Amino acid sequence: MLDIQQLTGGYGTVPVLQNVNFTVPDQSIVGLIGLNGAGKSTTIKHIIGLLKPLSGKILVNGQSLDDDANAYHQAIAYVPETPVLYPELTLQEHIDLTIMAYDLDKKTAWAKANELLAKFRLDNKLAWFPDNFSKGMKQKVMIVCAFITDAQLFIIDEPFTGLDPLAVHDLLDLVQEKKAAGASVLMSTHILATAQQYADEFVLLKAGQVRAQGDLETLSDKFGIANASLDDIYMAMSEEGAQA
Ligand SMILES: Nc1ncnc2c1ncn2[C@@H]1O[C@H](COP(=O)(O)OP(=O)(O)OP(=O)(O)O)[C@@H](O)[C@H]1O
Repeated sequence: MLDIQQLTGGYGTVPVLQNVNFTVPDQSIVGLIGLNGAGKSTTIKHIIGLLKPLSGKILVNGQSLDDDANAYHQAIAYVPETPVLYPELTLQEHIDLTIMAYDLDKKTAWAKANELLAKFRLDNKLAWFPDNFSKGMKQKVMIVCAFITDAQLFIIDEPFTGLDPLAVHDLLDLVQEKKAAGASVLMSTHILATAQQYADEFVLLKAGQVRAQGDLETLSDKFGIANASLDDIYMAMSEEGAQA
């Protein structure tokens, strides 16, 4: 479970996020939704420990980064929007590095990796350098590395752009498998129809603050729109911004 309490933070002393509170319960998929510049990436950078909060707390299974940095990092698997790969490492070495970083059992992890590599049609590329792959292939490498871990929290930043439709489908299957196994999943996306279909709840971020959190029914009530789609709610939230 991810629990964000009164998080104020950003870059240097400029607080982009103000008193952000939300949770991603076990066994659930939460969509992180908001306009460009609302603070989605900044929130994710705080969760993975790239930025330090000015105030507030971020707990993953009750532990903060300061309690035990290694355990905190091992509890999180992150698939960034822009793949981050090591130019000097082969695909095989990226997987070996993940196994080391997450202290995984080598045999079990490689069995999972081989299954995922075949799914994403990368199984004949183990000796290649992913730094030279296409953007979608690079994203698939990040997905394979994330999904061989036993992380309890999966953070996936804009998964639906850059991947081919087959890969999006396969990724969503993997996300649902992890959810069924008890993991928490936070997905940041602008693709509202897919988010509506797959996420259990949504966190609506607006100008660095949480405007609302809940399932579609709760959000429909909060925005006073009967049977609203996520798209309807998003539009209503944007219009509030225009009036403010
Ligand atoms: N490296 C940075 N230094 C200073 N300010 C930044 C930095 N990155 C982002 N910001 C600012 O923080 C605010 C939130 O940006 P953020 O990238 O978190 O938005 P986002 O919701 O992820 O947007 P998008 O949908 O465009 O990806 C913006 O005002 C942005 O200008």
